[in-house]
Amino acid sequence: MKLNRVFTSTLTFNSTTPYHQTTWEVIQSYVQLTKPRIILLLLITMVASMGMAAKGHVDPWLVLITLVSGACAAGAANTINCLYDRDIDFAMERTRHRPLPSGRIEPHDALLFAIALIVISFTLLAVFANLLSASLAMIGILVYVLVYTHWLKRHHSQNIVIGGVAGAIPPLVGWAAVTGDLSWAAWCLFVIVFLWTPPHFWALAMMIQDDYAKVNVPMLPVVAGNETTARQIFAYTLILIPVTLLLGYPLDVMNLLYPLIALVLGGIFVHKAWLLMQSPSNLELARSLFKYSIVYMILLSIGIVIDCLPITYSALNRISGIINLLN
Ligand code: HEM
Ligand SMILES: CC(C)=CCC/C(C)=C/CC/C(C)=C/COP(=O)(O)OP(=O)(O)O
Repeated sequence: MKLNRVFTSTLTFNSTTPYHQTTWEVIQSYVQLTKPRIILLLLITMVASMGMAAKGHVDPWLVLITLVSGACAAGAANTINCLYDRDIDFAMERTRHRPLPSGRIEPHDALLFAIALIVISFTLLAVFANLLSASLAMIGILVYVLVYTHWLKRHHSQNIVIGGVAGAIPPLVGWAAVTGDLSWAAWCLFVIVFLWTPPHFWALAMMIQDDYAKVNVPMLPVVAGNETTARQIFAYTLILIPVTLLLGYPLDVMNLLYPLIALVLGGIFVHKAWLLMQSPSNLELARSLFKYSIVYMILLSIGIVIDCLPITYSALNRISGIINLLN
């Protein structure tokens, strides 16, 4: 497969249908092209990382700049992914109404849009944060577009394991924007998102494997079946729990609240993965695990932010003072 398929293609879908849209509909189509709900979760992990890096004393202006830049970088990556995959997106039920396969946006307009987003993202981060965070955002785009979308997605059943590196980069961007470097804690958050990605995605892939089989995308459930996939999902959720706890000990960047939250959330994740492993053909369990994976990442990130806030620190100190007095 050639990279120039982004510009020219012999696709059999309906991208040239004349289509009259109001300005509002055009704006909506461009927003849809960036896969906004996924960006939202990527940004939540980024904010958690910024809160942790700044120990709760984060500059709101820097947060705003980093959020806008992160949204632009992820939006550009998703737009190029939509451009590259518009042939299979047209063939799959879930994705055929996206702006490119349905002809609401022309491919060259999407490409210009992505380039503009990349320029905005790099410039904002380089000028208002630092070069490290700007470069990491660009690496995120490259990994997602070249490694995942071009190289692995259509060729390897472990596509999302390596491709998951891209989704795990936003916490590094957030940390680097605050501190100008990367510490063990930043890498720990990176590994958390990396390990979370296979359960998140394979649960969904189990539900829509017929679609993937139809377009010859070798997602694990298509290639190895539900039983193997459910076993691998379980293994990832199991490894995830101790890795989340590393932020408390030995990295010592979290207070007491976070380990409790991480344990409870992780316990539910493992339980759901266990149930799926017992009945791998039960797609309701897969759906429930996919939905929970999103809730898990949102709540874990919120837990990190709350744990980092100075008010939480002083409240915990007071509580331990009272406990000491009672003893
Ligand atoms: C290589 C890694 C990943 C793959 C292959 C993947 C794949 C997918 C797919 C195919 C969907 C369904 C989208 C739809 O319904 O159109 C989805 C949904 C979602 N993903 Fe991921 N994902 C990955 C990593 C991530 C990461 C790192 C995040 C954020 C931290 C994330 C957040 C979400 C969210 C929030 C949704 C729900 C979106 C919605 O309801 O439309 N994903 N993911
Ligand atoms: C720092 C930075 C900018 C990082 C980029 C991170 C990024 C955009 C991750 C996206 C991960 C994701 C949703 C993959 C789905 O692709 P897919 O092609 O399998 O999904 P689809 O079938 O819904 O199109």
